[in-house]
Amino acid sequence: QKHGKNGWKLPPGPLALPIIGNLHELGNLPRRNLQKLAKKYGPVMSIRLGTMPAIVISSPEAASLILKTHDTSFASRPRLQASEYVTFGSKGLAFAEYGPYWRNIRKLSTLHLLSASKTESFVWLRKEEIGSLVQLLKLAAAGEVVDISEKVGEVVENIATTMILGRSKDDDRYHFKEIADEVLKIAGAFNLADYVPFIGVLDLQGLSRRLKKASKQIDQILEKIIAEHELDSTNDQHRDFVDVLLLLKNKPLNPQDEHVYMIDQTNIKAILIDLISAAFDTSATAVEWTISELVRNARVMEKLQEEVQSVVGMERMVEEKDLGELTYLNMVVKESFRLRPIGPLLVPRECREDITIEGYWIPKKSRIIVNTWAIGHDQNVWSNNVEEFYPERFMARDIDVLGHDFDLLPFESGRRMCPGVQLGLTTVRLILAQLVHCFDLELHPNETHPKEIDMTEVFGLSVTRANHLLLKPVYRLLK
Ligand code: HEM
Repeated sequence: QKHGKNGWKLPPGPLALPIIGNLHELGNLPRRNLQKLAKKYGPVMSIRLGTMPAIVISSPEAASLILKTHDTSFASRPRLQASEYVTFGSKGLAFAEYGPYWRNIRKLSTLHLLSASKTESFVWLRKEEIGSLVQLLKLAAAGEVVDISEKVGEVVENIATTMILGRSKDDDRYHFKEIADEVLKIAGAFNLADYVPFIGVLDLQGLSRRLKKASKQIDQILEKIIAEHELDSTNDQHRDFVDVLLLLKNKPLNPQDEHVYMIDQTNIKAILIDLISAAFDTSATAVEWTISELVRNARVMEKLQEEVQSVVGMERMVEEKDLGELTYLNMVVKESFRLRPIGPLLVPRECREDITIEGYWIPKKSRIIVNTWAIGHDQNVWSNNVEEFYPERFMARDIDVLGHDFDLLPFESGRRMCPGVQLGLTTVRLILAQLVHCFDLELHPNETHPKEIDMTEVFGLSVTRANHLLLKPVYRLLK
C-alpha cells in the first residue's frame, strides 16, 4: 500500500519484490547498501523488509525529526524473534514495547545501576580490573604477542558482571561473553522469521535453532545465579543489582500505574540478560576498534600518548579523575564512533501510530532504521576526508555524544537513548588511556605495516572485528 489517509504518499524508495521486498538488496554490509540506495532516494527512504514496511533515515536533519521532534511516536521496538527467545518474550528493557512497563524497568535500572553516581561508585572496580590487565600485559611485555581483544573483553565482562551480578563466591564469572556475542549477532541479522513469517518457520538461516540453544544456556546460568543470591539474601552489606531486583520481586513496580506491573522470576532473568548483553560487547568493541585505528595511525597514537604523559607523567598509571583533562582522548573516541560506529544501524525502533512527516506518510508498525554509519560517512556533514581517522576534526566542532548533536549518534538520542552512556564512556576512555599510557603497542610480527592490520568486520546489532586484535605490548612507564 503506497498511500495513507488523505492521499499522503510513502517516502520514496526502491521497488520491492513480492514476498521478500528489498531484503535481497541488503547484502553482507547492509549499512553500505542502504547508504547507496539513500543517495538515490533521499534521507527519508521507504523500503520493505519482507512483508514489513521500513523507513531508513540517513541524514542528521531526518534523524532529528524522528528522534527528537516526533520521538514519542517512534519510541517503541519491533518484536524480534531474537528478543522473544532471549529475553523471555521481550520482558527486558532494550526490546520492551514503549509504555509503563518499559518506563518502570528503565527507571529502576538507571537508579540502581546506571546513574552517574552509581557509575562513580564503581571507580574501585574499574581500577582493580584495568590494573590487573596492565599487570598481565606487563608480564607479557618481554616480547610476547597478546590477544588484546580477548583481554579487553575479559576486563569489560568482569566489570559488567560484578556490577550487575556481584562477585561469585567461587570466582566463576559465569562466562557470558560468548553467549552475549552470539545473541547480538543474531539480533542484528535480518532474520526471515521477523520479516516473512511463513518462510521464517522453515528456519532457512538456522537462526531459530541457535536462539533456542542460547536461550536455554542463558536460562540455566541465570537460574543458578538467582538461586545463589536467594540463599545469600541475609547479607545486605554488598547489595548488587540482582539483590535489588529480588527485593522488588512480586511487588508492584509502581502502584500509581493504571495497570500495575509486578516483576517475577522471568522478568528478573530478562532484565539481567538484557543489561549484560548491552554492556559487554559495546564497550569492548569500541576499545578494540579505537586501538586498531590508533595502531594504524601512528601520528594520532603519538599525539595521544604525549597528551596522557603531559597530564599524568611517566611515574604513575592513569586515574579516573585524569580523564576530564584528556581532551585529545575525547576527540579520538568521538572519531572512532564516527568512523566505526558500534551500532551502525542502531537498535530498530517501531512507529507507534500512522504519522505524516515532511509530507510523507509513515504507517503504524513501520520499522525505523537510522543509518548512523551513513551520516558519519557523509561528506556534506563532515568533509571530503570522511574515510580518514582524523580526530582533529572535532577541534573546530563542539559536538557531544549525548544525543544533542544529530551528526554523531553513538548512543542515539531521545527516550530510548542508551542509559549506559556514562558507564560505557568511562570504561572505554579509561581502558584506552591506560593501555596507550602504559604500553607501546607494536604490530604482530606477521604484519609488516600498520595499514596491514586486518579490519574485517562481522555484522550484528553491533559490528565487531572478525578476527582478534593481536599486538605486542612494550611497557613504557618508569615505575
Ligand atoms: C560504548 C558503549 C555503548 C554504546 C556505543 C551503546 C550504544 C547503544 C545504542 C546505540 C542503543 C540504542 C538506543 C536507541 O535505540 O535509541 C543502546 C541502547 C541501550 N544500551 Fe547501550 N551502549 C553502550 C554501553 C552500554 C552499557 C555499558 C550499558 C549498561 C548496561 C548499556 C545499556 C543499554 C540499554 C539497556 C539499552 C536499551 C535502552 C532502551 O531501549 O530503553 N549500553 N546502547
